[in-house]
Amino acid sequence: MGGTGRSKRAKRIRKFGTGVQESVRIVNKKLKLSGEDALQPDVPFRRKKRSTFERRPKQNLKPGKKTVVDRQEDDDDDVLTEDENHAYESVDSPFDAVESPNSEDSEPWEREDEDGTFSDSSAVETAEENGLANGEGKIDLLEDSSVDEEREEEMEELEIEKENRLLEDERRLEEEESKAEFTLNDADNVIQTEQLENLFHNDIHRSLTDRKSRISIVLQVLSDWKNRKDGTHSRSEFLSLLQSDVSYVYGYNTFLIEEFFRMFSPVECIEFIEASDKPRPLVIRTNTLKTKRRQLAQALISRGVNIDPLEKWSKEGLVVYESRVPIGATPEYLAGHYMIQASSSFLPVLALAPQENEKILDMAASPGGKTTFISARMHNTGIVYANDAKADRIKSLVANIHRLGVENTIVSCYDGRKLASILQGLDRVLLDAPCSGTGIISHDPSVKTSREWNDIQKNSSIQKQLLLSAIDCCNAHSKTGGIIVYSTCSVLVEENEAVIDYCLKHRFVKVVSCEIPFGMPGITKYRGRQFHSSLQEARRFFPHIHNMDGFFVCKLKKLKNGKRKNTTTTF
Ligand SMILES: C[S@@+](CC[C@H](N)C(=O)[O-])C[C@H]1O[C@@H](n2cnc3c(N)ncnc32)[C@H](O)[C@@H]1O
Repeated sequence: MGGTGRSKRAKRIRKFGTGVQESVRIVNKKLKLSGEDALQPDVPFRRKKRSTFERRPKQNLKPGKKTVVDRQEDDDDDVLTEDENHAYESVDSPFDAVESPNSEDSEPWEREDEDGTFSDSSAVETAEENGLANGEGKIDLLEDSSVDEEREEEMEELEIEKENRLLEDERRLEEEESKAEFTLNDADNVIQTEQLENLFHNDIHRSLTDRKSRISIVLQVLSDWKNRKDGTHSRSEFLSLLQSDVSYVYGYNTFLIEEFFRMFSPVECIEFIEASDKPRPLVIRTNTLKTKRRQLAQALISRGVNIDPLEKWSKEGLVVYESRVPIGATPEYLAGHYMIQASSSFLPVLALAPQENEKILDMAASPGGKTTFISARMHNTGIVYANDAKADRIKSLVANIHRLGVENTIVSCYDGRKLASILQGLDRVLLDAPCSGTGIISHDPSVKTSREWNDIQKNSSIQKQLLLSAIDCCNAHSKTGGIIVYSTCSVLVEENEAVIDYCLKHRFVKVVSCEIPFGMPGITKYRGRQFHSSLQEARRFFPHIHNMDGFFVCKLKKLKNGKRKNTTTTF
């Protein structure tokens, strides 16, 4: 390493140093920081989370060496062999046609799984956590001529990382700035009297920006009604103003906006609506019939996929942060080593808790995300009856069953409402019911305008009939089960708690804990209606709280076969 090495290094410093300084300058400008307050290139920034699998100690990155991944307590030992070349092929999946969320199917629940979107993970860690702050790991290249090429490369990587972090930070600032309009109690957001006076005027001339700022003002008024009301307009007038602006800005019809505002406080409602516009993280479920999560992770990393274990509650899930290959077309995908499956879609199966050698019905099964998960949990023993009423959707169900090596399944195509006369005495039944899809608006924005009260009533009626049938298929005397799980990707009470409450009155079942370690309790009071208090054992999941699709899961234990008497059946 002589003069050439030095000048090469100096060149790199000039290159990356300039980039970093430029980015810092932009951030300082955005933050209006100057003098001593201004950020320096060494200030540790928060950065986008990198994969656990990716965050390996540098010294262990030699081919053949083993690295113990620093977390995850699944049954795998999570030891990775480091031989991670980025060789990959770009293959178009023959299954895409049957699994694409944007297939010709029109119902949103038909697109719930295999969503194919990429994560915009908000998980972050500090640069300090990575030893990048306080000069740790830094090398003065100009002074230290003994720096070898390897360290130089590391330095280069650190500088690139810094630069990325700064750009990421800049992006975050921009995002925060645009969100600031909705921030309550912000010093810049103090309401002026004339703003309040003009609030209710000139509706048709208002631009999007005007409406956004009016949302912000009205939110402040409603959140501190006693002190901020104008003395002229009632709370409900402010509320309808807010609803009309939210419906305009976010593109919803009046019906759905009113429903959401009944369910949440105004501030939470906006949070829910904003989160519903954002894509959820891309998640895959390891097919444990064919591989282990550790092996799958290793194989995908070697193809340039940046992944992490999903959450503690899942032994099979992996979050995909980014990928150089189409995740629905890797050799592992084609070989059935995983299913692209929303994390919310794991939950009903966890609640169902299938046991080996049981007889289980999946009443509305296509395209088979949950069926194949049930079979995997049963280690291909017993029988899984996989039913779906739509013949064209059976194709994707069968294709997935084959691809994932599921061998304990009988596929049928009946209206679930009639199944009880064909199939009885089952240990467990899953009803992942057809619904309005109000929990999965990020997959299908058309839900915002296409749902009306009549549709929801119609859904609710079918859901009640399906659930009664599901209960009738189940055997109260099952030695191992007698369990029914009801789930939807809707957040509406009418499709969830109202359905369960109805069935509690017509069959001998009780609500039991889903045994899912997170989620919000089910709703027991709504619009003057009182549901059975046990409904708080049901679980609700929301995009703005759990960073997953809006979802509802309720687990029932069958106490006695037969129907309750003295109840009128009106769906
Ligand atoms: C939410 S999707 C099911 C998703 C599936 N459980 C999975 O995890 O892949 C609802 C399914 O219900 C089916 N369906 C609609 N009406 C039905 C009925 N009356 N009986 C049985 N299935 C029905 C639809 O064809 C659709 O595939």
